Amino acid sequence: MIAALALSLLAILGLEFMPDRQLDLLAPGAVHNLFLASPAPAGAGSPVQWVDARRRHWRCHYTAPAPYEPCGITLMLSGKDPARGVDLTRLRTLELDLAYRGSSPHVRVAIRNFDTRFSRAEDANSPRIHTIHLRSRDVQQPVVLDLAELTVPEWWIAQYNLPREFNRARLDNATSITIDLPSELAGHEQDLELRRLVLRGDWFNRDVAYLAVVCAWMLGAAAIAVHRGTALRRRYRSQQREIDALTARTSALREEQDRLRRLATIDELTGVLNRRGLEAALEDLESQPQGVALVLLDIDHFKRINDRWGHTAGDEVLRRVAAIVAANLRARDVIGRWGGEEFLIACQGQHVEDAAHLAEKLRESIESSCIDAKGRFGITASFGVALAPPGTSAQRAFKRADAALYRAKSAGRNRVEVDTAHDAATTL
Ligand SMILES: Nc1nc2c(ncn2[C@@H]2O[C@H](COP(=O)(O)OP(=O)(O)OP(=O)(O)O)[C@@H](O)[C@H]2O)c(=O)[nH]1
Repeated sequence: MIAALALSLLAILGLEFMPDRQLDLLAPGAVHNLFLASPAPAGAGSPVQWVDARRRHWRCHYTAPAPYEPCGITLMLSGKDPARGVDLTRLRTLELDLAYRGSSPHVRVAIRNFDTRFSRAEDANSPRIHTIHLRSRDVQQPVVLDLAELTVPEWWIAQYNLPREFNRARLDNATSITIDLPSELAGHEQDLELRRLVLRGDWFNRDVAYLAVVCAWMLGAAAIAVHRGTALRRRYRSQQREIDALTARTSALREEQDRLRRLATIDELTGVLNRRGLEAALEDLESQPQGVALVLLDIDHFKRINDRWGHTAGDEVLRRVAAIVAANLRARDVIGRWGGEEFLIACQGQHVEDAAHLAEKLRESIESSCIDAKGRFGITASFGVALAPPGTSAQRAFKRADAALYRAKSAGRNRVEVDTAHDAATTL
């Protein structure tokens, strides 16, 4: 940025303080030809004579009035090709130092510009002429003309009768510069010496140069904006990728956490809730307004199965009992293994009679099921049923269900005992 500022400053300073382009038309080789205008071929009898051609010093002396009294010097800017001149559009001034002694009140400066749209090589007057008349006394000392002061004279416009746009002053192909005297000269001697004729101006179009500086800045700014935009987009994409990766990782972790939580609350052997899962479920149910009926199931003489048929058979019995119970429950009922061969069923919003009925149904199913796949033995289970009405402790209801179960065991097993002394009502 600092370098760009410094460069711009340098460019502006260069534009402002760069030395002018200078075209010294009297320097050797600066023009292709330089000659005096004369009514007759130059010679001893001509009224126009060089005094010192090297110093561009000449004299005119017309003794009697004549229709054509030229007394001037022409510098040819075009070479062999008369249609090919010099572009003066970027030159601003013309410095003229002319020593003149004579009778003409004015000195004329004329520049011809060849325009291919209408100028003809065979017609020396057809290149558009641009003139200015200077008072003779004003050219006693060096004078600086602005080229914009030169205008296309009416006589030339009238003579060629061209469309308006062709009559505008324009020096893009100047072919000659003439310094002469526009007045009648007869009877007086005219003495002229052209000492200096210099064109000055810019090397290039300043407006374009300033525009180039502004464009360079705009391009630079656009390039920086595009670069920053690209970098920002890249950064955004990379951050987006990181966010996506983090989101994926978070959801994977959440899934893993859910899986572990499930595992922590599920009984590995039977696939139903374990004691921790049951406790959490009971806590949840306790807070519900409907109350909950509890059914405690204990397999009868389970130890014997283990002892007789082995632990694997015992495990299989536990799995089958869990499956039988699960198959008989509603979607919102909960089953879990409380421990050993004991299962707890929690039925939300159910009457104690319905719970007892469910227990009876389960009892029959277990008794009638062929629990051992090999058909070696059957099993029975005892049930204790209790109700935790809305707003009462499920824990206390559990104790009552356990007591009812104990009664069922004591009464000979394979039976359902219902707690009747629960906290509030016997039914929901
Ligand atoms: N196979 C197997 N046995 C288990 C498991 N958990 C506990 N047990 C066994 O279950 C038996 C429970 O025996 P007890 O508490 O005497 O009860 P029971 O034999 O069913 O007698 P009652 O309940 O009075 O009818 C014990 O032998 C435990 O080792 C288990 O996950 N798998």
